[in-house]
Amino acid sequence: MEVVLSINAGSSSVKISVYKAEPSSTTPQQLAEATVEGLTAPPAKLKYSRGDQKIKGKELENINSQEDAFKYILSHLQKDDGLPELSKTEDIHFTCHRVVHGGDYPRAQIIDKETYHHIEELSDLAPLHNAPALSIVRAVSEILPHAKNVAYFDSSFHATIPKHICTYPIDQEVAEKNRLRKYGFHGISYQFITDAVASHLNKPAEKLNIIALHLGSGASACCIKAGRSHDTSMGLTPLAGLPGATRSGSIDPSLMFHFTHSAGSISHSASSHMHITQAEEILNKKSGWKALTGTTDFGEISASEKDSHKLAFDIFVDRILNYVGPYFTKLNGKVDALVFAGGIGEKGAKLRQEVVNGVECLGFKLDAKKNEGPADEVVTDVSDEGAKFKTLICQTDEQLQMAKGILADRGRFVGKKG
Ligand SMILES: Nc1ncnc2c1ncn2[C@@H]1O[C@H](COP(=O)(O)OP(=O)(O)O)[C@@H](O)[C@H]1O
Ligand SMILES: CC(=O)OP(=O)(O)O
Ligand SMILES: [Mg+2]
Repeated sequence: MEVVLSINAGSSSVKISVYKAEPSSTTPQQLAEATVEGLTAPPAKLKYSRGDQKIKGKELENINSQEDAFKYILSHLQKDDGLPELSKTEDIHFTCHRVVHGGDYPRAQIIDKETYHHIEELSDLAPLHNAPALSIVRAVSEILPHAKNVAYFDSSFHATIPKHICTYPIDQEVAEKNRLRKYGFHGISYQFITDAVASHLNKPAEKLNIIALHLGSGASACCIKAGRSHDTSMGLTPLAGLPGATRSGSIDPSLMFHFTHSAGSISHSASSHMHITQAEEILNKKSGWKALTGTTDFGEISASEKDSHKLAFDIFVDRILNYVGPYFTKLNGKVDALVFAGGIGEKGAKLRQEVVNGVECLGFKLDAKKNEGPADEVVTDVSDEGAKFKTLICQTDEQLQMAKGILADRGRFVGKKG
């Protein structure tokens, strides 16, 4: 039996799922799932489930980073008597790491010295993500020296975006030299969504056209044509496109020079491995829902009557609509479904309702009751019976996507160092 630890370091949370699998099986069986969330809205909270055992919203002290969260979860898992599979550290065979920026890597890589340094070099291009993911890789090498570390990249799914869509209209010599192009992120989630929706609709993934919205602490939209990424809202970095918990999303690039005179100077939070400017610090960490409302909890924002909260809500709906219509036309109106996923997409009934109201003229319509009801299937259809196009909710699972990947691809990783 093999044990896989699948680690998803997001900007506000760390989610870890534990799986077991028979040696040649490609089907991971989940043993437990733990999440530390609210890293941007302390105190952080633990969510845990193993079989019938459930912990929800346990407040944690002194957990301030993704590395703290990882160490806390690992020790929680190892102390759980109901999880004998993890009692010895050498029992963990594989650790999968979600790495947001993978540059030109088109697929998963074993994390050896070279890959590690390459991911580190890309840290400036995903300031909320790559460095925290690497802090977990280092912790794994120390605590679980027997485990094989494999990186799954959010950017890989978008390697299929056509050149005229991923090219920025700037000096091409500079663009080429510095590899300035649209990369796109949340790709592990979009791959999961593509497979899950194809299976729900009984359609081969290669024939699936969907508009997918991954709305979490970071939010993005993806135009998926014939099962592949055709366009997405994030860009060179995860800052472009939709606003998020602490991110502005796309703004006029000139705005920053009017916001502060020191936009180009190095930020206090820069380190020897990460050179971020004040502009990047402000737009990545001090904007979005936090700047508008003081909270990063979109559930609270959606429920509030405060003007600031209503404004934040309306801004999100507006910016999402900026993508749905254009992606609908990029798919020539041949759309199998509009799909909501991510923490806000899955739990935010009010947001889904407002977004779908905004595209009713295209033929989308929600069944209000289904939209309010529990969406506990992997894919739940919430469309009105009379709607021309389907609206679905997908409980995306990046950890499961990585675990499936590692079992299917074992041959490539076994025997290699990392
Ligand atoms: N009931 C709710 N309605 C709307 N949003 C919610 C609700 N509950 C949680 N959320 C939001 O989900 C987001 C977290 O999504 P998730 O995809 O788990 O985040 P991450 O990007 O860290 O992976 C948070 O912004 C949180 O506020
Ligand atoms: C890419 C990204 O923004 O990820 P997350 O939403 O997990 O922060
Ligand atoms: Mg996430």
